[in-house]
Amino acid sequence: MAKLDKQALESRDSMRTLMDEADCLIPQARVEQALDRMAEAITRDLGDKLPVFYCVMNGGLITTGHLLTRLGFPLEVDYLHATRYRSRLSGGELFWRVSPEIPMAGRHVVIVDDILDEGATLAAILDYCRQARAASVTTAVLVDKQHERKAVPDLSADYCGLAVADRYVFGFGMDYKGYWRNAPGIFAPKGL
Ligand SMILES: O=P(O)(O)OC[C@H]1O[C@H](OP(=O)(O)OP(=O)(O)O)[C@H](O)[C@@H]1O
Ligand SMILES: Nc1nc2[nH]cnc2c(=O)[nH]1
Repeated sequence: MAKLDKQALESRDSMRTLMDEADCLIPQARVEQALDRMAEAITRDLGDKLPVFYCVMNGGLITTGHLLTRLGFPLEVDYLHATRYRSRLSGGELFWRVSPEIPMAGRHVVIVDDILDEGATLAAILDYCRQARAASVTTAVLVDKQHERKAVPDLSADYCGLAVADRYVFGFGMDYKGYWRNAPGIFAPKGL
């Protein structure tokens, strides 16, 4: 097996240290409970509407997977990829990498993402869904970061699992510089 080069070794070691020292803000058990509550509410509201769920890649991947297995009704799944952080710690212009494939017109659309932070991503996706003439659009995010910097005042998701402190968080789909989307809970780097 090929050996890791010097840069890869440094990344591996610094990412291990980051995780070792990180603060666990929300352990996995609490994340799972939040997902249960979200699934219950979504089932109540959309269970007979044959909705289409759109995962916002990449961050929404883990939340979408965990949520979907809790939903016992017929639905379709698609994804879109819009990113404005691109492995950095602050957001820039929204870049659409992949548009959805299943047409939204006349459908009950559910957008699933990991985090609502400043909300520019969700606001742009909502505009897209409205222009695509969805019959209804609802939004589900695992965490809503608590601060006063929302792109649209009072922007919130229809289904939100947990509130999270105003720190850069990772885990459960959210990355730190591209790594640790696989961390089983919600974490923040020490001192950040
Ligand atoms: O509310 P906002 O401030 O707009 O930020 C939220 C968005 O940021 C993250 O995506 P990111 O741009 O990091 O892309 P990724 O999902 O591929 O990591 C996250 O998955 C949300 O989609
Ligand atoms: N990983 C990660 N992505 C984000 N996108 C917007 N805010 C955040 C955050 O706190 N963490």
